[in-house]
Amino acid sequence: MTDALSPAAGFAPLRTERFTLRALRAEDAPALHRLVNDWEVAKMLARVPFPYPRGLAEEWIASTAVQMEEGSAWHLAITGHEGDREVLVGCVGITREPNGTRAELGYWVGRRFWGHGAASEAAGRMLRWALANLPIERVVASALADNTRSNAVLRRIGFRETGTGMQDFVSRGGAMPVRLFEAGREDMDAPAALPAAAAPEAAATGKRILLVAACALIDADGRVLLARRPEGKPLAGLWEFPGGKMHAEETPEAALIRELHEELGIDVTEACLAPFAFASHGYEAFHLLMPLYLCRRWRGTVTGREGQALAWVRPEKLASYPMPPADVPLVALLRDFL
Ligand SMILES: Nc1nc2c([nH]c(=O)n2[C@H]2C[C@H](O)[C@@H](COP(=O)(O)OP(=O)(O)OP(=O)(O)O)O2)c(=O)[nH]1
Repeated sequence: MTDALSPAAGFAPLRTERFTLRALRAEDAPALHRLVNDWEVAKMLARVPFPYPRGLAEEWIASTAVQMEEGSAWHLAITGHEGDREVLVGCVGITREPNGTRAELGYWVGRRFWGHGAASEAAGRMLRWALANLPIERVVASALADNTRSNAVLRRIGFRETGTGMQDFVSRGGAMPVRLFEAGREDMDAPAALPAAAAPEAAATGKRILLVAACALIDADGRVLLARRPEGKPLAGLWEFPGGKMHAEETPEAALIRELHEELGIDVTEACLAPFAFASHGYEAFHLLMPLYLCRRWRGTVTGREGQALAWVRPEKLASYPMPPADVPLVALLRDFL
C-alpha cells in the first residue's frame, strides 16, 4: 500500500476552530524553549529533560523535519493568535511504530494556555488526521496516572483506557506509573443520525436500514478503484468502493450516477452499471444494505474531487487495503471474478 505522505516543507497545516497545527520552524526555538522549560510542563512529559537546554530546542526542531520527510513522525507546533501575532501554544505529535500498524500520540501545552481546552482541540484533530491519513490501524497514548487533566483529555477525544504500566520519565529521573490508552477508527464519532424517511427499521434488530449504492470501477488493466474515506466521515482512513447514501425516492443507479459525478468528476450511464453483488452488514448504529455495481466505461478523468486519496488496485492486492467490515465478502467475490 502506498500513501502520499507530505514531507515537512509541503505539510499542509491542520486547522482547528482556534488553532493551526503546522510543521515546526527553526524560529520557533525561543518560544518553544520558554514554554517547555517549565517544571510544571516538563514533569508531565516522559522524554523531556528539566532544565531544558536552550540548544536542544533547535536540535529537536531540526530532527522533526527529518522525521516528517521519512514519514516516521509528525511533530507539529500548535499555534494561535493574539491580535495579529502568531503565538506558540504547545506541540502535538504522532510517531509511527517502526514496521507496525500503530502510532503514538503525544502533546503538551504551555502553562499560560492551560484551562481552555487547547490540548483536546489540538490532540483530537491530530488523532483524527492520523487515523484518516496514515497507514496505521490504532493510536496509543499514555499519561501519568495522577495527571487527571491529561487523562480526561485522552478520554474526551476518543481514547479508551487499556491498562496501567510504568514508564521512564527523563525529567523525574526514573520510572513512574502511567495509564495506557488506545483508539481506533471504531472509537471515533458514531455515524450521524439518518433521516427517518430513508431509514426503515429491520424488525429483528430494531436498527435502521441504510441504503448505500457502491461501484467498482475497473480500468483497462483490470485494476479496481478504491477511495479512502476522508477525515471527518465515519470510518475515516478505510478504503471503500466509491458511492454513497441513496436519497429518498432515488434508484441505486441514479444515486451512483450522482455520487460518481460528485466524488470523482466522471459521467456514467445506467447502461454501463452492471449489478454484481451486495453487502448486508450490521453496524452498531444501523444495518447497511449496499448493492455493488461494476463499471468499465465512463466519461471524464477520475479525480478525487473531495480531497480523498484514490488507488487503482490489482484484484490480488485488494486485501492489503483496510476496508469497512461490510466490504470484506465483496472483495473476495471480486477477486475471484476478475
Ligand atoms: N461508499 C461506500 N460506503 C460504504 C462502503 N462500505 C461501507 O461499509 N460503507 C458505509 C460507510 C458509510 O456508513 C456508508 C456510506 O455513507 P457515506 O457517508 O460515505 O455516504 P455519502 O457519500 O452519501 O456521504 P455524506 O454525503 O453523508 O457525507 O456506507 C463502500 O465500499 N463504499
